[in-house]
Amino acid sequence: MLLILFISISLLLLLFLSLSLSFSRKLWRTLQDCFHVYHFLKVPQYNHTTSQENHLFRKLSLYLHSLPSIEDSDFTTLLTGKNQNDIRLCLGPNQTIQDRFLGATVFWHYQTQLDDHAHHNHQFNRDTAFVLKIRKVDKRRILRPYLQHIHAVADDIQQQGSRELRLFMNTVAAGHEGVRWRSVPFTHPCTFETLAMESDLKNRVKSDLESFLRAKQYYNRLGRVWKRSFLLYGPSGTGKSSFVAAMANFLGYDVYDIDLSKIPSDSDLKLLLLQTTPKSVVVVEDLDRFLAEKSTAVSSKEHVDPNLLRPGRIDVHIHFPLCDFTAFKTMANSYLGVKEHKLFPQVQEIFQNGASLSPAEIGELMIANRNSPSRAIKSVITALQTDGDGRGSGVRQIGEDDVDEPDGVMCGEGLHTVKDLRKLYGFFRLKNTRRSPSSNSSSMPSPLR
Ligand SMILES: Nc1ncnc2c1ncn2[C@@H]1O[C@H](COP(=O)(O)OP(=O)(O)OP(=O)(O)O)[C@@H](O)[C@H]1O
Ligand SMILES: [Mg+2]
Repeated sequence: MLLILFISISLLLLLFLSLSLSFSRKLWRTLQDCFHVYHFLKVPQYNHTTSQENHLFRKLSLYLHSLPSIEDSDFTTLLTGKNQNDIRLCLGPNQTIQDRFLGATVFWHYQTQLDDHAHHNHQFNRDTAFVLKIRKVDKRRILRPYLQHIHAVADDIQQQGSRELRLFMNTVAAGHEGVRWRSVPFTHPCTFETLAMESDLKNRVKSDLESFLRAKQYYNRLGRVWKRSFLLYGPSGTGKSSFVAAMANFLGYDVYDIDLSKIPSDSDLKLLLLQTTPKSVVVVEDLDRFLAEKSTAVSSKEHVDPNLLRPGRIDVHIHFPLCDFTAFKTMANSYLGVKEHKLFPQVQEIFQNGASLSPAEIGELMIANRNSPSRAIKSVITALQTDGDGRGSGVRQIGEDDVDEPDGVMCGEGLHTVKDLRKLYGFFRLKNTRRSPSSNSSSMPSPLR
């Protein structure tokens, strides 16, 4: 009894404290408002005289809804996004959201009638507006750059969200008009979620890309070009191209797929790269196949010249291995919808004995037998026993299909990749003309340095 009393008194005390804290905060704000410390700026949804939509309102709405502080608002609405699984948070009517810019804290109040909010603001209402509350001293200091910042962020969001991605491929135009890009819609559905990849590595890649996206100013301040380059290497059918697609979908960037064999000269390459748009993924597929065709040297990933792998040339090196048991389980889950199966121990044992197949081979068997998980797993077992012997055991049988093929990927601002790719291209040409024997199977740096 005493305990219950004690708990209720503590709860009451806590409630009282939090109420008085929020009350004193409100009082402090009201006092500040009374003494005109703040300035208010209204961004209405419609232009009052012409009744036309105010574009700044739309941009502001995009910007404010991208702020993490929207989660702290007392009243938010949940809406589905572009994809069915996306959930968007929407600022509730008459709610305030806080933002920080250049050391100043500002408040945006969403002024609207409840009905209009429910109708997603399609109705004309003179009063729907965002009202900015900003300290007078801050207004003089930050208002102009702050509005520019809002414009830039909203443009970025618009570009990423609404545009369909495109895949560009280089062609040699007829009649020696030179090289040019041809493009088709980029519809590859691969995402990081569907890619079977060691989960720790996948998470590191994702957070690496996220931090790269946020670091534009940081790179600029250091005087470094804002780009990130990746070397993807591994046997055929292990997901290198799928990874590029997942990356493009993740970043919302167009893909420029460079076929080096269709580029007659260095200046053509320069021309092509200058035609790429900022914020794109530039891919050079099958670097070593290109090399092998032109030179007598047999080249596999192990034989990519260490100069190319020096720090600063390629930022991230990712190995795509043949399937192991963990990757097999991920694929069984997504292709067949089975998390556990009585045949799994047998599959595990075969993998432990060193057999392996590429994810592409396993994927195909699963798709062909998707109506019967048991049959699918049995067919994988048979294939592992017949075709997969020794492939994962480290005793490599270098055959046509088993050459480790590196793909180079760069993402960042188009123009700046020119220098790097020309370096890369020049490097390969040099290597070809020298016809150097592939030497020095130096070890690759660890992935994701
Ligand atoms: N890691 C993986 N996870 C899921 N599916 C995969 C994976 N690797 C390959 N696949 C499947 O196999 C098919 C071929 O893969 P992909 O083209 O990405 O391989 P690749 O490494 O680029 O091969 P190549 O070196 O021959 O170009 C894809 O359509 C994909 O569905
Ligand atoms: Mg590929």
